[in-house]
Amino acid sequence: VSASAPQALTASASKAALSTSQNHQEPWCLSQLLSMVIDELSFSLDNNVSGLDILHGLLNAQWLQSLVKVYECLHKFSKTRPAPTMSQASVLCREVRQKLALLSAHDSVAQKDYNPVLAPLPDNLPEDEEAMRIVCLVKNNQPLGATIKRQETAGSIVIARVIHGGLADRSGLLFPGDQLVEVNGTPVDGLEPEQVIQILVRSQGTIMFKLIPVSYRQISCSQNVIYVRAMADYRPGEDTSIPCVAAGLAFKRGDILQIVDRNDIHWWQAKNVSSPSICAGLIPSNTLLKRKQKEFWWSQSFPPHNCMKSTHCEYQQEDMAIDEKCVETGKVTTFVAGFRKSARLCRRNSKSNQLLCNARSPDNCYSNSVWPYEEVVRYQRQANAKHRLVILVGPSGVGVNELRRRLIEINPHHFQSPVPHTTRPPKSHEEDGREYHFVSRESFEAMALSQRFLEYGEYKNHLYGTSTETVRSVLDAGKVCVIDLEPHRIYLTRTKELKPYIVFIKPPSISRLQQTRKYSRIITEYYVNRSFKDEDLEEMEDTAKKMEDHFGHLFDRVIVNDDLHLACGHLLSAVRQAQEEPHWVPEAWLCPDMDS
Ligand SMILES: Nc1ncnc2c1ncn2[C@@H]1O[C@H](COP(=O)(O)OP(=O)(O)OP(=O)(O)O)[C@@H](O)[C@H]1O
Repeated sequence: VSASAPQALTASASKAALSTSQNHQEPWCLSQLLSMVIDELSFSLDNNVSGLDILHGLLNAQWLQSLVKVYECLHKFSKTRPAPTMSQASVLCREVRQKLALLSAHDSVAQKDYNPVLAPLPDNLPEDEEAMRIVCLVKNNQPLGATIKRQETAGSIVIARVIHGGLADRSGLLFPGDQLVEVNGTPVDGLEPEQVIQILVRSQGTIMFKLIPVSYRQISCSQNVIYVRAMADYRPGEDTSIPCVAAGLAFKRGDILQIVDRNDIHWWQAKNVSSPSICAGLIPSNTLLKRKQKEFWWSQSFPPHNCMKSTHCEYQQEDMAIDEKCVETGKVTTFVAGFRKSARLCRRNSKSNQLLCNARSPDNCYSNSVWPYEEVVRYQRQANAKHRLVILVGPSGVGVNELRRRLIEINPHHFQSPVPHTTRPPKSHEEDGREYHFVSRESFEAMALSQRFLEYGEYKNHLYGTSTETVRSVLDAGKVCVIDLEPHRIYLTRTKELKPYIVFIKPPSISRLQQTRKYSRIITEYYVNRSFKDEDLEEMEDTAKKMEDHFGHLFDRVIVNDDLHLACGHLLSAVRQAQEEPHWVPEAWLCPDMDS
């Protein structure tokens, strides 16, 4: 910079300083000074003073200007500290909120119209009016929420039930057992219940009942509320025995129902937890539904069932490559057991059996031995408790094993499959207790007889099975035990000890299967490792549907195996939720004295 530039700058700066000291006014703003200097520089630039363009560019930079502005603001506020309006501004907000609530309560009361006006009480009240109760209800387009019946002995018409949360219940004026004397001035003596219903149906607005109150009133106790899992479907519209179809509650297998009233041995009152409503609905009681199931069961002709059979199969196929898999985890090599193809194949052949596991099977939810409602409670595993057994279920080829394998690979120290038992001799590279527990046929059969296998079968004259003990040992080691199982075997695992969490692996649509399984391989009964054909995909879809139809109520989670990575992510999060979040489980699992 040439000598003349500093002179020019000094002149402007001193001009500013002079102005400040003379006037004793506000000091010049830094930004004013800056713009003045820039003006001076521009002037010098016009005179081609060398090097000044750099300084000009620097001082003109946006960031410098912004910094100067920030500095000035801070400077200004450090001098004149604004005084707070009040020390607790949030108190003001609370006060305003309270006032607003009061005003809105005022408006609600002010706008409420209490119409329709209730009918006046009749003048000609009978002499024994003490024993009578006059009740006026306004229908308001909603059902009355009560049913009536003829009392068998006295022949009088009484209130049979009052639906929880319904109009009659909310009025607190009608009770089961109250005897109807008049409805809207019409005596009911001699009328059939249906005729009384017709009077009620025709009534608009206010309905007046004259009743003789029941002498002993059943007090419904909220502690009696229980939750159940429906093990059967129910459609009130198709049930001719229901006292009032409109009051019925439809449900599907697997739904969780809150039972609010079990006073009647035949008809309970319930709400569906997944679609809560104010008003309860009528459902058949456990015994009544069971009876209906039996009647239905005997009225159907079923093919003989195979469920009682073990999953034995005679497999006349050439030996197949053993699908062994080692997982490298740092320096440790972990053998992932339970993926032997032979063990799976002996089961695979029985797949036709599994789905024919029809309504007469004792394992099946339709069976005689299973109640249509299972009492359930919310259960969340304590951090120090054993993990819940994770069971993967799905049609053959859908990717159950692929997903299970991937899950274990994510963290083999945390997830593990049990080591299967077999009667086949060990191969040279195999170790007892690593790939398999090698046992004699006698020992195996003894174990099977004493129900120690969750599942077993035969392949090429050798038996293969997964024992409860091996599952237990994985859980005892503090790991998450992951197994895959044929769906009809789930019932064996539903114990207090194992508390299984069941994940159904569902195939995507056929078109997505065609796309995603283009390069995947399937092992069939006749061919080793060939590509999927359209028939395989159709069969997979068909089997999946049957599995869902028959066992869907037992599935805690359904994962569609479309994109493999996504499905694996979903599985990982499902397994985590199973261990860490609350779920509905059978009440018996938490019952201290009923260990299974
Ligand atoms: N989402 C997916 N996308 C593409 N290929 C998949 C997917 N899931 C699984 N596969 C592949 O499909 C084939 C069959 O999978 P897998 O062996 O896991 O079936 P499975 O359900 O265990 O049936 P099975 O017990 O009869 O063997 C494998 O080649 C697997 O890699």
